[in-house]
Amino acid sequence: MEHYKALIVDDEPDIRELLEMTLGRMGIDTTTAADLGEAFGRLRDQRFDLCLTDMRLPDGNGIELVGHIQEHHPELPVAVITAFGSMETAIAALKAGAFDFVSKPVDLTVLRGLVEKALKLSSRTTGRQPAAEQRLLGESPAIHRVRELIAKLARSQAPVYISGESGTGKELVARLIHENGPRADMPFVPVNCGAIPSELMESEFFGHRKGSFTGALTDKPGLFQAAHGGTLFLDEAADLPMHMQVKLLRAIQEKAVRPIGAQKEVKIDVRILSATHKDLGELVQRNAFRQDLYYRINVIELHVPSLRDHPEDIPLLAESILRRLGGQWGQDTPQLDPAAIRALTGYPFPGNVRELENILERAMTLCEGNVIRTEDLHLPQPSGGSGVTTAAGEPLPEYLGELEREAILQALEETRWNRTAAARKLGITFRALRYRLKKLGIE
Ligand SMILES: Nc1ncnc2c1ncn2[C@@H]1O[C@H](COP(=O)(O)OP(=O)(O)OP(=O)(O)O)[C@@H](O)[C@H]1O
Repeated sequence: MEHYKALIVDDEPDIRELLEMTLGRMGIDTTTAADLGEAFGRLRDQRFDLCLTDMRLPDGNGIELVGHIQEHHPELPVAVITAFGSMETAIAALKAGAFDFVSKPVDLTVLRGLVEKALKLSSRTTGRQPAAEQRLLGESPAIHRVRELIAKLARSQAPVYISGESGTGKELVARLIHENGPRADMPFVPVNCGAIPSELMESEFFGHRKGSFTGALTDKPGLFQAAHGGTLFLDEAADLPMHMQVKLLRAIQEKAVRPIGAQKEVKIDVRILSATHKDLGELVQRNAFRQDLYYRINVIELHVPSLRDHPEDIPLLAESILRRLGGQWGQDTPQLDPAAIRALTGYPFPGNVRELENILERAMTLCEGNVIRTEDLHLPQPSGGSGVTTAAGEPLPEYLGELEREAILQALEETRWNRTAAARKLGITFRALRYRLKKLGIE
């Protein structure tokens, strides 16, 4: 079988030798270059599956090589070796398109992990076609751009910050970045940072040892350990309390966590993706979010557009949602009549695709003859700016019921249907929420 081939670019013979030996033991053929000029020549003459380059080279720097590879060999994963503690350079390399970085002194276990991931990206191993098109639906230029970015970012190990309004598909985008990358066979662990009580956060993220606090009856691994080898998705990252922000930053920088009550740190290898519907940059300016953590998780930003910015996708999304719901309910796919389609495309969808899903689900229960008409959609009327619509002619109990339903649905959406967290948000007990959900026929 033909071996994988790696290009190693470093001006120090000792390091070149160490890298050659390590990769050689992994069954990889290596070619070396001592400077940029030599590297360009090798890239012209041979085909590689991976490139490892030092940052400082006699005739330039590693970022120039990353730029050259991005332009001429975009399929080739390139990782840079950075000086100890120079996080700025590592981030610059990731932004320029490096697949990953490793800092000096090179930890060989980390290096081997990096090489394995890079080789999974090689066209020789991935028979897998990106699944993104199948699931992030939409034919608008805006969604095409998001799909292109997903495909590109899936090939990198850089932390990505996914911005966008609530319900636009940020979690879906995070999943696709994971599923289309070299960590696809490992876990994708989503965590809603707003739904974990502040006092439990440390134990949730880092785990604990038996007996480390009252109630710690057994050893429990944290979310970082659960995501080892895979991806940790920090949803609603803006809701992380300050004390946790410091601890997370440390874990990300050190690539290690210490479970509560444990003597030793545990090495972890996770890719961090994060999202929030809030403006994280603005929170940083108001000192409500730590700038250093923002800088670490927002190496690359991917913005998911609001649905009203690509209304041309609404009919296609609606059809796919109805097909899915029809399948789940064991009935034929309901049809939307032309006026209903027009009404949907003209509606601003403050809750984006998730709101479209909710509206269609409700319409399905209301429609007759499996055809959804405008009146089945019950699209909220634009309010006069106060946020509360007057209920002309509606009896008080119905009106209050509708307000209650809206408040509950909003709390549920904000907590991604975590009922405990939603109850807390609403200032009622879990039991009271359960009672109201039943009464209002939600879920
Ligand atoms: N382009 C799309 N194609 C298909 N489904 C989509 C698309 N965008 C969003 N969805 C669906 O809309 C729903 C909401 O998406 P998701 O949970 O990813 O949003 P979100 O931005 O993470 O929301 P929040 O900010 O509230 O956490 C999901 O069911 C998701 O599958």
